[in-house]
Amino acid sequence: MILTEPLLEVRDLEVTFGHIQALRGASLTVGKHEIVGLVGDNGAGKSTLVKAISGVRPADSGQIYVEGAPATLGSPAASRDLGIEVVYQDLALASHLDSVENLFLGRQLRRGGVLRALGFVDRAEMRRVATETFVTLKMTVKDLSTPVGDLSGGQRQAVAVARAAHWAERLIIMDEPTAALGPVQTEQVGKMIRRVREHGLSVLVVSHDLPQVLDICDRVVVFRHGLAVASVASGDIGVRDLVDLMSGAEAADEEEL
Ligand SMILES: Nc1ncnc2c1ncn2[C@@H]1O[C@H](COP(=O)(O)OP(=O)(O)OP(=O)(O)O)[C@@H](O)[C@H]1O
Repeated sequence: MILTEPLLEVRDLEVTFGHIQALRGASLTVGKHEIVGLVGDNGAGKSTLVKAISGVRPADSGQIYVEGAPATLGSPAASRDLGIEVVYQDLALASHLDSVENLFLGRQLRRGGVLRALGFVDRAEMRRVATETFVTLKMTVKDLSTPVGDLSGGQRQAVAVARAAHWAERLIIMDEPTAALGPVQTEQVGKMIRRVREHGLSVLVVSHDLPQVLDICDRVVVFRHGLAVASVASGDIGVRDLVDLMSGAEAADEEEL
């Protein structure tokens, strides 16, 4: 059961680490403009799935389709080229650089003409684009020139989400987006995720915060022992039932995933 046309389809992924089968034929679909929560107990295979989709640790077998076309996500660059960006739990920001520099980390805009040949970075244009991105996403970053290491956890999260939203053309994957945040900042991240979707992207949110997942996601996929065991519209399930599905206390819901 998906609510919109498929954007990302993952079919029968298997990943083995020595004797451990982290993914045992895992399947999952994210629709266009859909916010999907991915939940599961520790060791269920969520991070392994994210690494397979982001090209960090490609799956041993299985298929991935992006807008219906077979995708070979053999490296992070291949995944990014298909419009997929990941916001990692540690945010992967350079703390000594400011918000603008972090937005363009490793992907600076270069000046035109002779200056381009000399490798000059176009700071004015980067600042303009960064400001536009923050305004579009209604994110208030106090001072774009402050090193991000001096910003609050919520502000840093905003910078990381803005960077992903700026570069992603199709899908943002968020790994535990609110694990280190207080309740107010957690709510703000939820609003950011919805705004990202309003701007045409899909979002896959990996989280242990089940109330938040139910609050912000359209649909929740439950992983257990390396497999998706349920896919449920958020409005149709509560925290208690999700926990039961995660732990295997209830029979798995074998709907189309
Ligand atoms: N690099 C690795 N080497 C060996 N085993 C690994 C490796 N990465 C993951 N695993 C194992 O694969 C299984 C799935 O791990 P994974 O990190 O994907 O689970 P998870 O659902 O993300 O868990 P958590 O919620 O704790 O982050 C676990 O048994 C884990 O110990």
